[in-house]
Amino acid sequence: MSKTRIAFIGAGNMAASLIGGLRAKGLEAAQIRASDPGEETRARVSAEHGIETFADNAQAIDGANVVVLAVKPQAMKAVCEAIRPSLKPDQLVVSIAAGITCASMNNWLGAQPIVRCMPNTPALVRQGASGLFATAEVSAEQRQQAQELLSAVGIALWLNEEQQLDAVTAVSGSGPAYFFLLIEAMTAAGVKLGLPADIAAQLTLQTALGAAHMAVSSDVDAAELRRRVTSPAGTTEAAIKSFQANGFEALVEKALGAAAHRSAEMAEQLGQ
Ligand SMILES: NC(=O)C1=CN([C@@H]2O[C@H](COP(=O)(O)OP(=O)(O)OC[C@H]3O[C@@H](n4cnc5c(N)ncnc54)[C@H](O)[C@@H]3O)[C@@H](O)[C@H]2O)C=CC1
Ligand SMILES: O=C(O)[C@@H]1CCC=N1
Repeated sequence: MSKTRIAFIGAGNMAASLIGGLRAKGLEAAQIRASDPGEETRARVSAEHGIETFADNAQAIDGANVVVLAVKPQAMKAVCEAIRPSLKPDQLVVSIAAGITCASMNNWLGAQPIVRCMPNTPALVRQGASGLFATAEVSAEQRQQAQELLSAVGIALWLNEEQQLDAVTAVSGSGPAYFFLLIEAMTAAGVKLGLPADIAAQLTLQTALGAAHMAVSSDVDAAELRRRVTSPAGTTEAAIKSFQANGFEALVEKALGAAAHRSAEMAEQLGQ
């Protein structure tokens, strides 16, 4: 990414995570700019990452080859329509907004090369997971630029169909929240079983970390790792049987279905 110049439109949580990842990967501060209406947000991002920030989106875009749209989905239409006159045809637009389709963006921006992607908040600690989709107008070099942008903060996987981004949103975009919910519930259950709150929290967190490390580094799948914890007629079996008798897998499938459905619904509602 030696010559890439990236402009972030919106300098909130996700933009700051991506900027941090790019800086850690060796991108120079002069290669990155950001714009945001929030004065405090601009000051924070400038101070943390040494980059130049602007209140005016057009100023950030000027001279960039990649323009990252990192505003809330509800703000996308207004932001796209406002920046349209500032964009050059060869500037790659990368959107991280949930539920905003490439077709909607092309309506608002004109015929711009677009990569739509769905990162997640572990990007903040360089452990993110992103799905990416490119429109036909995106060149091989621009695909590479988008790949390098997202892989600065974790894994970045390409999809052949844009619709699959609804499923990516359900699995990994929203996914960190499901694990946090499980951490909350396990900690609370540990307290109910008689543990001090700080001990229940530490045991839960280290178990989550240990299990994730094992699952990532092991050459067997999660089902086999689970089997190895589960002694016949033992404690794990009692817990797993209880989970399954209460419809655990169906519950997870339904929850992810709700997230994917909401992603598609947002595309309908916000894409007009
Ligand atoms: N938070 C998450 O877990 C994930 C969020 N996303 C997507 O990332 C996008 C950004 O989300 P966050 O960073 O969490 O939100 P955020 O609220 O932290 O950041 C959005 C920023 O956009 C700025 N903004 C508002 N209007 C603007 C304008 N006209 N021009 C320039 N900047 C403007 C706001 O001041 C704010 O700083 C959203 O579209 C969301 O769907 C994607 C994956 C995961
Ligand atoms: O909840 C949301 O809509 C966003 C997209 C994925 C994670 N957060």
